[in-house]
Amino acid sequence: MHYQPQLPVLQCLTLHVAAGQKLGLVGRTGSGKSSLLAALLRTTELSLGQVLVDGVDIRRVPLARLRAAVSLVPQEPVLWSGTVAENLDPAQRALPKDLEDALCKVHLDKKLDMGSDTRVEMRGNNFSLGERQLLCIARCIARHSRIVLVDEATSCVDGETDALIQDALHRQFKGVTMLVVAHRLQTIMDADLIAVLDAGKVVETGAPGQLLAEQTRFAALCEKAPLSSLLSL
Ligand SMILES: Nc1ncnc2c1ncn2[C@@H]1O[C@H](COP(=O)(O)OP(=O)(O)OP(=O)(O)O)[C@@H](O)[C@H]1O
Repeated sequence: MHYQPQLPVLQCLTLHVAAGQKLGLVGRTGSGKSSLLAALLRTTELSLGQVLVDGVDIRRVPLARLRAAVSLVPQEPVLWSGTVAENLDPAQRALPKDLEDALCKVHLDKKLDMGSDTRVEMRGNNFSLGERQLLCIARCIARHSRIVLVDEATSCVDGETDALIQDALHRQFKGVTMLVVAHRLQTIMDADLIAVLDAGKVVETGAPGQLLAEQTRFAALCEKAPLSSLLSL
């Protein structure tokens, strides 16, 4: 993948994720983690290579179908002005009850007394970053997405909202294939597989326990991480 000619962002990269598995993606800033998610959603097209889902090249899948099956919780979600329902389900395919259920599953109904007719200001400015992420998680739930991509927020999310995000990700996507870009390592300690990226390449893969037991880049990253980010280890 290239954003500029002569500057490959992802290269010689092969990853297999089995259906229902959780893959944790780590790597230093600029290593290509978000770009990998962009390739899966086709928000940026690969210049070489392919992404296969169930053996089908995603370029052969109509974009609307791909994006119904693959949902993203971005680092910095931007919402559009309107109602919560319009943000959760722009195509108006879901039943109102499914939208209310999704809000309930991420606890936004209680936290903000939010319902599908709650107003959203331009860019979602009346919600915090964490609350906007929770809304995106509710969108994935309402869509019954088979593949969920999570780009963890790098900016600060308050503790209470962060706990709701982690709880929702942990409990609501059992059996769903998840790719999680982690900036805090504890969020992927339950992953089936970790991939460490460096300069657009996968330089290490393995189960978290296996990587931690050896002298790996992942183990070194964990050693450097602040204790507070590893308390659940
Ligand atoms: N839209 C874009 N246009 C041009 N270059 C880009 C664009 N998006 C990313 N890049 C470049 O591609 C490389 C990989 O960026 P990417 O955002 O995928 O890394 P990352 O590992 O997700 O980083 P971070 O941890 O900081 O989010 C970087 O060099 C970045 O500057």
